[in-house]
Amino acid sequence: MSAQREMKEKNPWQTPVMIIITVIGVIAIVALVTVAVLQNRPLLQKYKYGIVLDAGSSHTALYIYEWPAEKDNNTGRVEQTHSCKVKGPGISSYASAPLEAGESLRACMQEAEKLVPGKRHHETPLYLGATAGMRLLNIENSSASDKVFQAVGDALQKFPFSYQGARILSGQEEGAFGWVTVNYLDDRLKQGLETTGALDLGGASTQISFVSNNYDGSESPRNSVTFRLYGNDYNLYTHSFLCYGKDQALKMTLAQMAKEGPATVFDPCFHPGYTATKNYSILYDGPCVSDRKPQAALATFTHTGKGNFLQCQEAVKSVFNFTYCKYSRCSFNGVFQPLLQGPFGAFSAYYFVMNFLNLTDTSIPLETVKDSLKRYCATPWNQIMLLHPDVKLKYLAEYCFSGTYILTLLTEGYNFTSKSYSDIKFIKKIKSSDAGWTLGYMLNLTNMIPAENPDSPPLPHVGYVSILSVIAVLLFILFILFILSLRPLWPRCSKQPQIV
Ligand SMILES: O=c1[nH]cnc2c1ncn2[C@@H]1O[C@H](COP(=O)(O)OP(=O)(O)O)[C@@H](O)[C@H]1O
Ligand SMILES: [Ca+2]
Repeated sequence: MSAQREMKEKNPWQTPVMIIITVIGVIAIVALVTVAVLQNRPLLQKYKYGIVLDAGSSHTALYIYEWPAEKDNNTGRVEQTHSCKVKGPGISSYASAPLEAGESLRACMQEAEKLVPGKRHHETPLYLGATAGMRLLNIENSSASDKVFQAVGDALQKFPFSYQGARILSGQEEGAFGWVTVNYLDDRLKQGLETTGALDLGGASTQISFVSNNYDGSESPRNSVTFRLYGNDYNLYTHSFLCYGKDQALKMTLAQMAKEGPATVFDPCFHPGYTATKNYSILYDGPCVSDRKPQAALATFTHTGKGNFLQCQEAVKSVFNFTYCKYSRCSFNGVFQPLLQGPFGAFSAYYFVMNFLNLTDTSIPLETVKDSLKRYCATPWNQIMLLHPDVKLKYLAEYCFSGTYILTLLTEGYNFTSKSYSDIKFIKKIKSSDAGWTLGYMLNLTNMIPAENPDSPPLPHVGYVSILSVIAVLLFILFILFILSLRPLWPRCSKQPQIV
């Protein structure tokens, strides 16, 4: 007993002290890890929303975008969660009844009201951007276009969102924002990767946008858009061809074929056996075709299909002007275009048409694609209708023209070759978002792409927590080992068997 007491006096590491220290050590380590984990845990995933209405020439679509509330400026985080197709035609078709343009948007807006959580309504920005249909109406009748915007604005302001205005996008904006969308969704901007060009085919206009090493913006500066995004500078070439969307191009091609004002127009771009009576007045309405009006035309003409791809291609070519170019190189109509530099994403009507024709695979040689289209165009109209009973007749009748127009625009217009054709990818969506100008437009207006790369923590959250836990456990083991190394100094256990 006296030896034990002696040890106790010499050794401060007595059992109760030991237990207290161990407990404090463990609590400290657990507290350290807990605090670190809680402090750095991402906040509960709360989302913010943005709504963009794409008022195209043929129809309007509403898109809802969503992103985590605390990460407004991180890349690849904004996603499309919903889209709604407005019933009826594009807003430019309501020139004579503007109030109906506003009314037409109601159903999709009510859907958006249900889908965006109520407490976010007031902070959710709502934009409407109109493209070539309204550009044309504005040229033709600017007071009618103002009235349509007035009606549309009045209708949108009745909803609880933060209305940011309705306006016509310039062709440059439409092209550039389509390019931003594609490259944002592909995560190319933040990583500073080579970018993808954007090809957008609408009903009334078409856009081409790409970055080319040969283009610094000095030649034809009106085709240049510069961006500084995530610390990288981009010098984008972009051009929008008004009237070269597929619906206006069809009108121009047909107007060209009918320029003598015949009673029957034999059209190689429509299937053999197709026939319809059409009004000359409709054929020549609108700024894209009004100057082609024949002197003395009949009221109507019979539109008769011939189904001949090669002749159709010649007819389509006649609406492009290749004769003049004041720059080092041009696409068509005297418009500057630098050397193509791929890859390219082709969306909107490019995708709808090529997907219908089963021609989205661009690894198929261009000649084979043309052969396939040649056979398709030559197929009689009644067979086509039997093969596709569910497709809208207006679309169905026009796919031969649309396919021919796309191939002609790409090869003769933009100078894609048999080789560079394979640089094109026909796309509808990237991840969950539709390819188009709307997302890029919203990202720009909400300043969601910073000019400089935001500083990000060196480790992702999971990595950080794991490393911290490992270090804490190691410290704990070290602590235990230290305690154990002092064992020889420990007092003997008082419960040793008693020697009687
Ligand atoms: O399912 C489809 N099949 C074929 N074409 C389609 C389909 N859906 C939309 N389109 C076409 O896509 C084009 C969309 O153009 P949009 O209305 O955006 O005009 P814009 O961009 O020139 O203002 C129109 O020509 C429309 O007919
Ligand atoms: Ca469009």
